[in-house]
Amino acid sequence: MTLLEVRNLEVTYAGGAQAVRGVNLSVEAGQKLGIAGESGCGKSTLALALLRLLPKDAEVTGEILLNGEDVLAMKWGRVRAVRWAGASIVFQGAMHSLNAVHRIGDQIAEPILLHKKATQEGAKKKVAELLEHVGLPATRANAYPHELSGGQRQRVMIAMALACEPDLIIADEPTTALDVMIQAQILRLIEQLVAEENLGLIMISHDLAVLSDTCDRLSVMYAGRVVEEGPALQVYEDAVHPYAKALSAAFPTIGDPASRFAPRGLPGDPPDPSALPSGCTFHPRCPVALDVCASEDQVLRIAGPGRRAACVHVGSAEVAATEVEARSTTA
Ligand SMILES: Nc1ncnc2c1ncn2[C@@H]1O[C@H](COP(=O)(O)OP(=O)(O)OP(=O)(O)O)[C@@H](O)[C@H]1O
Repeated sequence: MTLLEVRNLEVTYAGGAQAVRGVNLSVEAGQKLGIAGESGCGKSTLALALLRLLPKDAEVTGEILLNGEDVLAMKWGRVRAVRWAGASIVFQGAMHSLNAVHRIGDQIAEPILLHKKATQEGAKKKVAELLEHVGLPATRANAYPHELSGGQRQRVMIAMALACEPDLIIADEPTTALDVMIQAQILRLIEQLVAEENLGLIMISHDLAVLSDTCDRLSVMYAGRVVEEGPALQVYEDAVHPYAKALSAAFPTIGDPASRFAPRGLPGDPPDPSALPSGCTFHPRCPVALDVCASEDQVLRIAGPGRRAACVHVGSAEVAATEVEARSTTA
């Protein structure tokens, strides 16, 4: 069943920043979709748009069908009802998302009391169940956020996201602030919960390696657009779009310790979303750009079974990995 279908989503902030441009994506029950890209490419804006959490002055157009219902066309009462119960978000940096002066049990209970109309006693029982479900003793309900470790706080955020039994979880950089061991534990926990409850998952990260390890499919964003999408491991290990290639080359290869010591960066910076370059927005940084790329934008085209990429080279000459590497190392 399709839980979420996003069609031609566009977000423009008040100052003219085109943060999300024509994004299409879908998530089925039990499916894990990773969204990757450098800082500023519009990942968080996309996540916030899905539940109408953007500032009021952001202009949002397109369709966001959650269980077939368009979130953008909903009245505010309905939007509030689908937040938590239809889809919920786990934000990065739990310390900033949790209220420092309230016990974590009370914070997890809040959406349960509000959305499930539970009694105090019922909510308390549910909080205990949720804490144990995410690997914390039920007694931690009495703790304040500062009394927990970073990993424990992120477990609390996951418990809170599950509190109203949503169909879809959106995890925005859920492990960025954690050390590698705890990061792996939290990722396994998310995977386990998604499988147990047959949830849909959207996981957002700049880290393609983490996404390819956790997700089934990957969409790579650049300057507000999806520039490549396909099965996660294929996109990570054998990207087609030169930006996706460079992004995956910037991370160590799973199972290849040697590559940890030789990650390659991508030269240049992502463009200012209020003054995007003409043509393909990646062309000023692209090692294999043609003259036409400065004037003609590219749409996603079939790049293999279940794969699409928005590059002039797709469907014609293959982009040579060596060219991308050559440009990265000489920068
Ligand atoms: N409230 C806002 N008003 C104006 N521009 C904004 C606002 N929020 C974000 N932007 C701009 O929109 C673009 C996309 O930002 P966004 O936070 O979605 O990117 P991101 O890929 O999630 O980056 P990061 O990983 O750093 O959070 C950026 O250029 C950012 O400066």
